[in-house]
Amino acid sequence: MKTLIKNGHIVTAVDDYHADLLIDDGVIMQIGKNLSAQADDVLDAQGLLILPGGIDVHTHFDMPFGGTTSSDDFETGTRAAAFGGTTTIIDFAIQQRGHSAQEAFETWLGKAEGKASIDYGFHMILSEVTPATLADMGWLVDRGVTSFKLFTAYPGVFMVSDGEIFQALQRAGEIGALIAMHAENGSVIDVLVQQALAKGHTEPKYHALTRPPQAEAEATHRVIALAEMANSPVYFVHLSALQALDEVTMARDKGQAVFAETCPQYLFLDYTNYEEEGFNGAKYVMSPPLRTHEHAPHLWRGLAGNDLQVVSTDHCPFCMKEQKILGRDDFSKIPNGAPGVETRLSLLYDATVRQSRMSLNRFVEITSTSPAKIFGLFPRKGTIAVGSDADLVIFDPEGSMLWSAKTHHMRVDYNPYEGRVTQGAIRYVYSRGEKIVDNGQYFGKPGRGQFLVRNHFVKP
Ligand SMILES: NC(=O)NCCC(=O)O
Ligand SMILES: [Zn+2]
Ligand SMILES: [Zn+2]
Repeated sequence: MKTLIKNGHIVTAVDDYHADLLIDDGVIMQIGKNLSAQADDVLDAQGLLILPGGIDVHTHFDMPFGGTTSSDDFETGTRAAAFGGTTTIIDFAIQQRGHSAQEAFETWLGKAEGKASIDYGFHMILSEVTPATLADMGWLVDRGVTSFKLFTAYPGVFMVSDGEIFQALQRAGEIGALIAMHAENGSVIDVLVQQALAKGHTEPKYHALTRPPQAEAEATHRVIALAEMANSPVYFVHLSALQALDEVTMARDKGQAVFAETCPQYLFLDYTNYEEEGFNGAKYVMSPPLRTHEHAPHLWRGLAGNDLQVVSTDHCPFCMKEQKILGRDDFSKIPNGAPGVETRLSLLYDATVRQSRMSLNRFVEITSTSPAKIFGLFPRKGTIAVGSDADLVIFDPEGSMLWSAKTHHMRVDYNPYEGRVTQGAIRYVYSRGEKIVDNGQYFGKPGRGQFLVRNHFVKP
């Protein structure tokens, strides 16, 4: 199947030019002016922007968590991702205590197979670090799972000791893998939660008030020191607090291989959302929590200066009616997580063009190219080049999108950005050369998404 896209305005992390694109067998075959190949399908992209498909390296589809399961599975989640211009996701498989990481890998492959309609990879969450899990890490790297997530939070569930983190870091360094860290001091948070509940503080806002920025900064500092001692790279997920960013910046300034992502919710929402009337604050219960308004400008600065390299979503949706409600009388029982896989690209594109937060090249870099480089997918993914997969998102800069739970495609009964209008409309999305989104219609078949065997970590 050959597709010719004519007259497009192509933007990558480094280029910005007008050309035609010829796609054959899912791959970009030719880029040039006035291409005149025979094609099965021809699209005139005059006036439209052609960008590499978005890569979201932080999703939780079909994830058992907080006594329930995230409401998007690999079918609904990947469809929503595609509608939002994302053509690759990396989801988190979970090694449960007492079970092998190999078993977890098979379980997550089973969750995705036959359902995913865009390409996907896995990180592996390690709930414990034992001789067996250290051995499993090598087995997984051989199968393209080249990153592992560990937690300093959620005692009794995911939290591991400093010694365990240190061993995992050492092992990752040896085998070319990357450790991704959820950095919050779980022990301190647990004490603060118990103290708040003892005072009768049960409303959603206490989720944020019991998870102070210092708890994130302390854990970030500690893990950076562990990574330095292990002489291994480390990546911080969902960084939210300016104090944590300061730790990352200081380490990077010293030349340490420290990387970090933030998420749209920390850029576009803030603590005041927890004060919405009634139980509505539960919509924003996620960890780390939304911060007060002074944090976001620092995150934007971090993105501009490359101390933050990636914007992912931490998409982990729970419905208000059946799931968030579990914490109606106790904020600590509200399942942690929020939806975002569909809104990421549009929110950031809007911030790029309307608020001049960054150049279009940088927008592409933080949403596609850097994630591909850090997580072993570049240059197959993350750019528009001859030989790369034809994963493309085609934006109409003159269009706009109105966000609402009534019209979004995520399987969740609220949208954190309800009523927000973003500049730019996603007209077409191509995944390996197949047009899977065409002006609001979906053509991506469940099961067409491929598991991605990712390369070893190489410092970008
Ligand atoms: N972030 C969150 O609240 N839920 C998803 C799990 C995690 O990423 O820690
Ligand atoms: Zn996390
Ligand atoms: Zn997460």
